[in-house]
Amino acid sequence: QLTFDFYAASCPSAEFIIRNTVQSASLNDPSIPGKLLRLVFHDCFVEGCDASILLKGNGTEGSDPANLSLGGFSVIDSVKRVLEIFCPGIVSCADIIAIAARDAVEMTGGPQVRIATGRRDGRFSAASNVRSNMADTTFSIDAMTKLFSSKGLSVNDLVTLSGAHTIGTAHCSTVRDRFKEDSRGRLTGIDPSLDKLYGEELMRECLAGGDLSSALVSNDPQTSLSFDNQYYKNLVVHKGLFQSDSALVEDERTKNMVEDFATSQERFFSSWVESFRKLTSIKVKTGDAGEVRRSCSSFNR
Ligand code: HEM
Ligand SMILES: [Ca+2]
Ligand SMILES: [Ca+2]
Repeated sequence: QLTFDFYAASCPSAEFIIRNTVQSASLNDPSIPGKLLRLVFHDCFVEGCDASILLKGNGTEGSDPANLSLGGFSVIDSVKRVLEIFCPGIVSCADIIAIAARDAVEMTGGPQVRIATGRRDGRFSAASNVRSNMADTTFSIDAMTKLFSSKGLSVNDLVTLSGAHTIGTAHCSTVRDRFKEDSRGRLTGIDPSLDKLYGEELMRECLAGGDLSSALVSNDPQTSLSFDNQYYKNLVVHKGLFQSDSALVEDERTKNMVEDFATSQERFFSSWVESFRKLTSIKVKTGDAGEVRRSCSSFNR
């Protein structure tokens, strides 16, 4: 069982230290909040929120292709380094990931979320676990709903948490399936659920950025650094970046919610608070389960 103020006695400055480190890292590099927010999703969906994503080594989750573009690890490591000086062995890497993501949202203009703590770190991480537990941009609403419900998350949570794509970037390779390439390397749009002008803009940016695997595009071009409801406004006008984003406005089960969030940032934010708490509580290890790692990239020996 997670509790509020779990570190009140054992490490009262824990959340303050995390916030400060996230803040200075983000000021230095505006891509950090997006990276930290994506990290908690990839951690919590595989083995629960237990920092399994941080374990380094052959065949760990981090080595799966779906995880190669993750970032923000250096921020988690610097938080941990400071915490090990002030309160050695007390604050788990799993809690650091969750709190850092929470702070990243608030720092970019999103809602404040008070989250419970006391997550313990796992001692297991396998790449073979990733594919079956993560969503892919080609997923249908059915497939995403099924995956989310296997984590205790509802269709509402799916629509709400997808709003994370209001910040951050994506590699062009992840939107490649929305275009077809002719023999001379030119791209044309083939996805009817994508706005034509937006599609052309995407192709231009991707081609200008060099090869498709390294070029980056913004998830939410108008307000890519701001956690707002612009993502849903984009979906309504068929400017969702991934096919899995576009699908949310094509399907009757999710369309109404998308339209609602597009008209009310307030309702998106209050839904976010609930859904984010659920995301960060998936299969948490507490009490005597797992451990508190001394270094986030390897379990204790
Ligand atoms: C529902 C299914 C989802 C799919 C298929 C999906 C897929 C993706 C993909 C392909 C990228 C681009 C990665 C890259 O090329 O660098 C991305 C980025 C991102 N995703 Fe998702 N995602 C989903 C849900 C979520 C959720 C639930 C969250 C968090 C709550 C999230 C947060 C992010 C963030 C913040 C980024 C930007 C990362 C950065 O700036 O480095 N995504 N997502
Ligand atoms: Ca995990
Ligand atoms: Ca935005």
